[in-house]
Amino acid sequence: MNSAEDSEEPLISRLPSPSPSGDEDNHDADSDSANASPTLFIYLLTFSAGISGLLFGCVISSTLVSLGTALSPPHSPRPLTSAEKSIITSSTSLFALLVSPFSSVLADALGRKRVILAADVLFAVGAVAQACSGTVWAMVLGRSVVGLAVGAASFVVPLYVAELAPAPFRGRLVTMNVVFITLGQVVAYVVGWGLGQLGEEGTAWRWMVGLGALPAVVQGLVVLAIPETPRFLVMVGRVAEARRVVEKVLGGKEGRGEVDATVKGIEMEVREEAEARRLRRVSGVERDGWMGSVDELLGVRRNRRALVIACLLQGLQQLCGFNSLMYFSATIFTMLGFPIPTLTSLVVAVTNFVFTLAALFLIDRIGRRRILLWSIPFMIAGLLLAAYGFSFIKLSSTDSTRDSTSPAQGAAVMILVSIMVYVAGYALGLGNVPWMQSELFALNVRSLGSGISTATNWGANFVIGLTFLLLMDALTPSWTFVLYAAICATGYGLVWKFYPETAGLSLEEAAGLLEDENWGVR
Ligand SMILES: O[C@H]1[C@H](O)[C@@H](O)[C@H](O)[C@@H](O)[C@H]1O
Repeated sequence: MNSAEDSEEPLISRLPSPSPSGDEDNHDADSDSANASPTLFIYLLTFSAGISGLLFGCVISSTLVSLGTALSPPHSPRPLTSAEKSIITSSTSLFALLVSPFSSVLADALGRKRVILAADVLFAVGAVAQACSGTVWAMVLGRSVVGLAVGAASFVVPLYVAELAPAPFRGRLVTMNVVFITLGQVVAYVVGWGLGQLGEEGTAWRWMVGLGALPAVVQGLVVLAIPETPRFLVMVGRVAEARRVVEKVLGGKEGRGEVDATVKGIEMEVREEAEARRLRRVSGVERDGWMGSVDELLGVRRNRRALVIACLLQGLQQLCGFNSLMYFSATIFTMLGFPIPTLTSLVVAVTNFVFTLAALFLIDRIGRRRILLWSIPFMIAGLLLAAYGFSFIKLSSTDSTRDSTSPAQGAAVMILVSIMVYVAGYALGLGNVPWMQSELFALNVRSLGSGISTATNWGANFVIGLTFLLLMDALTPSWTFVLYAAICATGYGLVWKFYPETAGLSLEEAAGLLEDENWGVR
């Protein structure tokens, strides 16, 4: 295009990008760049930001506490009804869904760091409110505040990491946040199981919930010391500061030229976007202020494509049904007659964690698109096998006891193994790739676009949490799993048709890919 863009070349040319067609030469080149390692500085930043993932994981598991009769009046103690449990669980996703698009506006106005800080404050307040709650509505209030925190953090942390990470490691570093989420889920299961052993009454659960405030406070303090992203700094005109951050991120391994090229590349994108926006405003195509960003997101072709792909991936991540297992696997394993269902369902969380760790090492070598196309078929196979296994078992989802026609043990084991295959496939691809969403968007709409696709994630999460047990009753477990398999198969087709490979590209290049007539998919 112009000389400024040429100056970005050295950075990009040393970071070979995998071909969507998957040819081997490119693959080897990817391995080379993926074998190099990020600087200690960027690891520290990713770890600091990842504490939010840990909190996210604990919150989303919702198995953290069994509340017993603690939220009913002392004179007429009773356990929670199913409706109360659903409201308590879904209030978190609902508030996360509502807040994510708005926190994106804040991330552009105040910076990525301040939104992480605000989320920490909300986490801490919500944790303490839950610990002190004496009624269902007080608990719902606490969970809603935590929902605001998790909604903001789940969008801003991957954005923060993606904007700081050098292109060859971006996938790995964003996936590190998902590793924290899945670790948080394992912790939540173990704690839930431990509390179950202690018995349901007493104040232990209050301590556990309240102590959730501690990591949030630690992260809040750490965040004060970490830098803003260079892309945000350039956007608000603090170029010298952006340069210092890029220098530290590249760790002096790269010459001055590389730092210059990176900062110039960002500056150029900011300038080009500002000019394009000015022209659209002059010609009356676009409004001022926040609505202007919405116009830009929906009115510019490449932005619209980015939004469709990001929402597709986030929707698919939830509609494939994975979190039904997170929320209800103990119920499922009770139905199947496993002796310690909470421990069996820990298998789901641990499989998810272990295969997310594997994804960490594979994602930049294999590429986002390719890893999805390889892993979704395993999810489909796992779901269909589980559906077949369920066809041997006659139980209603609300009946948590085994009936006289006790399920064939073989079928139960088969269901457990197929669920593990499904979870492994999920963790390798769909569990983490959608969180790379920010790399699809151009800088000026990156925050808003990521916020809206995060809201899609929480919206679909809300629907899945609310409908799983109803579907199990209405359709039978077998057909519910077939339905999820059909959703995965449709998702596979859409990914194949519309999702281009973005591994190894600079953020500016990745966003530019969608200018292509073929949606960047060759
Ligand atoms: O990326 C995460 C991860 O895969 C979790 O295991 C899942 O519970 C979340 O919904 C998802 O967003």
